[in-house]
Amino acid sequence: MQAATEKITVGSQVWVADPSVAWIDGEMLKIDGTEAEIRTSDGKKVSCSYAPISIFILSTNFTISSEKKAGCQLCACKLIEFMDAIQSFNQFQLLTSLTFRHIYNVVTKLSKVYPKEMDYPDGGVDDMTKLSYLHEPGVLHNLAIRYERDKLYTYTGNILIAVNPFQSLPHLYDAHMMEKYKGAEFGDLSPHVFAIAEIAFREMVNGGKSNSILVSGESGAGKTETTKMLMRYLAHVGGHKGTEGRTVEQQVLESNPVLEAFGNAKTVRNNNSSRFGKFVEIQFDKRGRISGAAIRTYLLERSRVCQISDPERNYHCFYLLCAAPPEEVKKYKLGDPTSFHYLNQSNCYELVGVNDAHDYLATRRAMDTIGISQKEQDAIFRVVASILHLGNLEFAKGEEIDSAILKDEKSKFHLQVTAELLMCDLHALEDSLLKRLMVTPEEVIKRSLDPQGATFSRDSLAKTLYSRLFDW
Ligand SMILES: Nc1ncnc2c1ncn2[C@@H]1O[C@H](COP(=O)(O)OP(=O)(O)OP(=O)(O)O)[C@@H](O)[C@H]1O
Repeated sequence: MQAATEKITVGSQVWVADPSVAWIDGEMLKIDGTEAEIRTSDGKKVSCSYAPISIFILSTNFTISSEKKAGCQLCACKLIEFMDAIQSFNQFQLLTSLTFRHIYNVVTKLSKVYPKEMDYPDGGVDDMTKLSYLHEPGVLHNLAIRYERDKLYTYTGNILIAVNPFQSLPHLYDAHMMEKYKGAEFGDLSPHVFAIAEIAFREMVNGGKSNSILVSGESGAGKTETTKMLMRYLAHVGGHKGTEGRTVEQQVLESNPVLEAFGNAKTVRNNNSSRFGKFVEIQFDKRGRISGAAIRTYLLERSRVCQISDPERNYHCFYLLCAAPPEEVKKYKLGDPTSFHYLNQSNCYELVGVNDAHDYLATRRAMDTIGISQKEQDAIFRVVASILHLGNLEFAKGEEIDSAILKDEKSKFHLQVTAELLMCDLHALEDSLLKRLMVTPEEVIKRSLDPQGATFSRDSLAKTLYSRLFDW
């Protein structure tokens, strides 16, 4: 900050925080101690202060191994370097402890005035390290002016920042573009997700070592789309003509629609939000050709299976199955999504630009490609349908105190269909929903559940069925 404030004098061009547009540029009119007055480019006068910054690395009395301690101290040093680099503080306080946790909080209070870059190229810079001031308004301004010119990608060193275009830009990702980046040196061409895939691929082939690409961002930022582009590029450069019907790269790419059908849902922020984490591993042989792949998934959002709120949706596969060809809908005794409790808690059933009937067939084809047999596919959709029927079970008070029974004929019908689809004994299923087993060292006690308890047990079964299916 000291350095930065020294550069700001009366007449300097600066960025100042603005409640509506985040940061607005302006001219420094007056500096009086820690107070300043600025005329912004929209003609307003604002007063602000150079607030001191404090960074506290909060410590706990947690004894940690020397290895972790070294890690923490390294992070702390990196943080100081970073803060130093952005030159945006005039007071810096760092509290470290020999016994602090490797997870710590950093509390900052940022100054509200930053110097504005003056000799700035019209279209912005393609690498943020070329900026004289690497502060928040400078970074956002650079990304904004590039975005206005349809330049979605910007480097910060060898990190790629992608801004979601929210529109289809096929020319950016077509085969011609892939060929352009194939073999190109990093930095020779405009920033692009293919350049990152290319450098990872080349270093793996040349260095003979595994390489990882980390894709991160908030919900709706474009992680899933970016990962698909990376996979497509790697399949393109590592692909080869196979002798068998489906190639490994086809299988790698076709795993995406299957995973999305079962692990993605519409949320408030994203119509196709992944409700799980994933680790994709693509294996190559010594000649750089794809030889195999593995996808590991983590932490599926289980609660969504039985609880959704407007305007969100449940997992796509439920709606796809309800939109399947009539003979399949009949086979699974399904119907309109509005008739299922797990779907009708929200008023959102259809997505703009999405055809569930078409996507159902596409998912089936993708399942064929990745090698899921017809028998297995049938079993998968039987489980999906059984969850919808299970959700329609309702319970009423039983004759015995604190006991429950199925509420009506409709519930009996859904229980029977659930048992048929899961190929299990009807009475055993009913018993497992209406009673709880308690195992003590001496005996096993069977206790009745009241209607609320039975509903809870119905939802637990639905969540477990779905998450086991997803894990499979
Ligand atoms: N490169 C891109 N080109 C065109 N559209 C894109 C691109 N990246 C993202 N989108 C659009 O933004 C939407 C959200 O992107 P995506 O699903 O990849 O986000 P996400 O970061 O994976 O979100 P979540 O964490 O919720 O799963 C996509 O459905 C797509 O419409």
